[in-house]
Amino acid sequence: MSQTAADAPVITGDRPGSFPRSVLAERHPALIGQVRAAFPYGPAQHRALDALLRECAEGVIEPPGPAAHDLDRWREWGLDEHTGRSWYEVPFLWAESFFYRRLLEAVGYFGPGPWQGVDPFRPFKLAELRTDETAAELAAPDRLAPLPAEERGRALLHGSLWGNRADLGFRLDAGNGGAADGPGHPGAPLVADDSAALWSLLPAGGPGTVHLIADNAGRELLADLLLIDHLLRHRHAGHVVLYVKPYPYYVSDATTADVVDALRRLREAGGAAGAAGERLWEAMGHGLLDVRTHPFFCAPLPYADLPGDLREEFGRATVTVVKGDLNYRRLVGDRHWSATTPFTGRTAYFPGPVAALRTLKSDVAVGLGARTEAALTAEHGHRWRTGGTHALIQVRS
Ligand SMILES: O=P(O)(O)OC[C@H]1O[C@](O)(CO)[C@@H](O)[C@@H]1O
Repeated sequence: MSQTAADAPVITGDRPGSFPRSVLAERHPALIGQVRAAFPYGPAQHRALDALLRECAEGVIEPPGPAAHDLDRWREWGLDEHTGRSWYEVPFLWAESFFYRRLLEAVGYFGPGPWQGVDPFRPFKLAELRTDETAAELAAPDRLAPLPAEERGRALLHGSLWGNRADLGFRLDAGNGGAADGPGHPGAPLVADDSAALWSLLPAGGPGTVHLIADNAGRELLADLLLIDHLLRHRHAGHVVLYVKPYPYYVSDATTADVVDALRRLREAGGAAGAAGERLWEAMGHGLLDVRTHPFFCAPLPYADLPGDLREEFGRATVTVVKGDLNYRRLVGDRHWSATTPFTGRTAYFPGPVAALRTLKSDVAVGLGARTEAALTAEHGHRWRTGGTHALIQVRS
């Protein structure tokens, strides 16, 4: 069924028991506790974290201080409209984005002061680079090495897709054990699979430019980098631009510092992953792989509101690959769409070809066949949408 925004309600946390409500009421307070435990913060930070905790639990949205460096920007992004309202009644996307902005402010990230620029999520991201799962992922390219390039490409695309399951914010939710143990697993059938259309946009030997809007640091980013190396090495792209967040966001979202950590981890892995790390390091030196960022990547807005400079950049790409659940919500709009609403219609505004690679971790889904949706709901109830157990690749050429 096709649907317009007018008949698809914006997602909010107002309904007790709903997924967004659990994120706002449970996941955010848990995250404050984890960040507090990970650093020897001083009394000022503890007080600010206490205040944010109270505000999340029982209060209303407070604005940042009048001297905040980004007050004007947040005003443009809807601050005045949402201040004084309950966290639960404003758009979920807005509430989450603003929460991360406030958490960073509380720990002194925006400075000035000694905690300026200290990423409160860094210990979790670094720990993930040292897990057994990560080591296993870094050994995978050795096993793929004997395969024909095309098959390796397909495997690396799936690695990047399912890497999206390794998201630290998602794992904070105690109820999400299913993400690791549920019915979906890497290699499981996708709920939508336009990967053939994606590869047809990127013929080997083509001069294309791939833009990849990254999602999480750690394992997901390692898998993204291995895919990028494959695209460059086999000339599916002559140039890749990797877009990251300008500041820490949604716990594990990748920043430039995380790209550097991931490249270092790849290089020290040795074997085929290590060789990919060396090539990527050089590709950056030669401008074949660019890392870029933009304030819009931390904006509480849909991609339909892309600013002019990004619109122009994406318009020049052969394809823009949009990673992860949050980017998907922003790409199609964070609304209660009917799952059969066409993906092509929802992304028609995007300035060039666009591909979404995402495991399903929120209420939003479009572009599914009616039979697929019915079968998923019959088997899993609502959980297929939010459990991180299912994945999709959708393309609008
Ligand atoms: O890392 P991803 O794939 O963007 O997922 C982040 C996800 O976290 C949540 O915001 C909940 O915290 C999901 O709704 C969401 O979209």
